[in-house]
Parts: sequence; C-alpha cells; structure tokens
Amino acid sequence: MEPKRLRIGSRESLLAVAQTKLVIEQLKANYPDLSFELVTLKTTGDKILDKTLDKIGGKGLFVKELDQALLDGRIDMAVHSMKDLPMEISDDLPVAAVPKRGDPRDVIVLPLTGDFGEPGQVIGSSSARRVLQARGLFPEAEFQSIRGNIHTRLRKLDGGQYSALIMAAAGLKRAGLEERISRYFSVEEMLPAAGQGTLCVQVRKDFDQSFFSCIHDRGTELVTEAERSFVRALDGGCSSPIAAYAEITGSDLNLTGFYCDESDGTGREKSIRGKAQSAGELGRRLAEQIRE
Ligand SMILES: NCc1[nH]cc(CCC(=O)O)c1CC(=O)O
Repeated sequence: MEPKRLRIGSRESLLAVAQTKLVIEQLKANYPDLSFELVTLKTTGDKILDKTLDKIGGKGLFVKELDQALLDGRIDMAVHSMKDLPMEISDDLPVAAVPKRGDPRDVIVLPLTGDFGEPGQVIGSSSARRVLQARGLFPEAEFQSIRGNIHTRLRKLDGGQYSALIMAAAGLKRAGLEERISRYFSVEEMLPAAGQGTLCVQVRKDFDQSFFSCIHDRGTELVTEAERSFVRALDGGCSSPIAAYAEITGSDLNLTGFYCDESDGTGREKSIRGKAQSAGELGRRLAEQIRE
C-alpha cells in the first residue's frame, strides 16, 4: 500500500517547481484519490552563484539536499532534470520513472531589445560543451560565463550584459518562456548534454516502482541509458566538454557522442547504431571508440 499523501521534493527555482508540477499533474490524473504535497528545497548549486559549476567542484550540486531529504523520509519522491543527476546513482535512491523526453535542443535567446550579429557580440554560457560547439558556429563572438536560474540569466541578458545566451529549449518551454527562443540549434549543430530535456523521478529503494509505470516512457529510458553510459565511461570526474544524443527508430538506437580531450583540445564526434535493448552497451562501446 502506498501512502495516501505523497510529498514530492523539488529545487525551489521557478523552473524546477514548474517541472515538478508537470509530474504531479500526470500522477494526479492516474491516482485521483491520492494527494500530493510539493516540498521545495534550496540546493548547493542554487546557493553558490559566483562560481562556475566546475569550479565549485563535486557532483550532484543540484540534487544532494533532495537525496538527503529522501533518505531522512522528509519527502517520498524527488523530481529532477536528468541532466543535473550525477552519472553514478546510489542503489538506495533509484530512478523510478523517466517520463517522455521533452525538447532536447539548445537555443539562442536574444535581449528583448537587441540585435544579434553586430560586431563585439558577447554570448553568455557557462557550459564548456555549448561554448566549444558555438565557437565553430560564431567564430567572431566572445564567450562569457553566466550563472543563475533561467529568470536570473534572462534578467542579465535583458540588462545589456550579453548580446545572446545559449540555453536549453526544454527549460524555457517548461518555464512558459518559449516566446523568448530566437533560434533553435539542430542536434547536429549543437549536440545536447546527456539527458537534456528529460525529467526523472527518484525514490527510496523501498518504494514500489510499479507505482510510476503510468508516467514512465521506455524509449526515453533507453536513450537516457545510452547517453549516460557514454558519459560515464569517459568522464573521470573532470569537466571536459562532453555531449551525447540518442534516438530510437524501430528497434534500433542511434547514439552520437562528442568528447573533447582537454589535454590536447581536440574534439571528436562519432556515432554508433545497434539494438535499442543494448543501450548501455552501445554507450560504452562508443566511448571506447572515441577514446582510441
Ligand atoms: N544547466 C542547468 C539546467 N538543468 C536543466 C535545465 C533545463 C533543461 C533540461 O531539462 O534539460 C537547465 C537549464 C539550461 O541548461 O539552460
């Protein structure tokens, strides 16, 4: 028996809350007799805003406090952006559900009163993955780091500090800010981060995971597994630019990975195709091929 009232943990940013409410709505539709209580928590990643994430160091900066709340029993489940989840997940806190993926693409956002394409343009992004790929597309631009949640970043953009930002389409759409998107990068132009656009639900291991089968999407689970196993196999905890994107057609999965070795600065991109059911193995094999 599941409890009648479920406490759902979320980061307190507007985007995180909007995402968590989306999941709550889906669960409510399937369990009209249960009540759901939203519990928001501030995470380390939300508190430290003057440094880029790789300088703060450590993993799971946006999830640690929610992990602890789960372990302490203060919440029953947590909703995260898959992208924010560390590659290694404790067996005590399994991912119980991965809803169908949203938009995986990166986008350009312009100031409310701005023209892009003038000389001296400054593009804001703190993601080594985005900056490296965008340098090839905008060789004239200067790149500057930017931190803070979506609304903070947009305020800095509109305040004139940047001529454009690169952000995730999914976050903007879920925050109700789709109209701010000026240009979508194709996934070929800018390979997304592993898990970008995907949400997930984490629970304690004693929670009956079949409870979530109504919101779970097996295809998204498989592409997520392929992308994350690629990153896991390459990333020794460093901040090297890394990207991975998988799609399923029929029973096949196609995974493209990008990795930049910071010791020599060379980026490599490769693809692999195989049975979707072997998603994790495809990710590991692609990592091996890229390392060679
Ligand atoms: N890096 C922070 C982050 N983590 C998740 C999202 C939202 C997009 C998603 O769910 O993948 C964002 C914002 C962004 O990258 O612009």
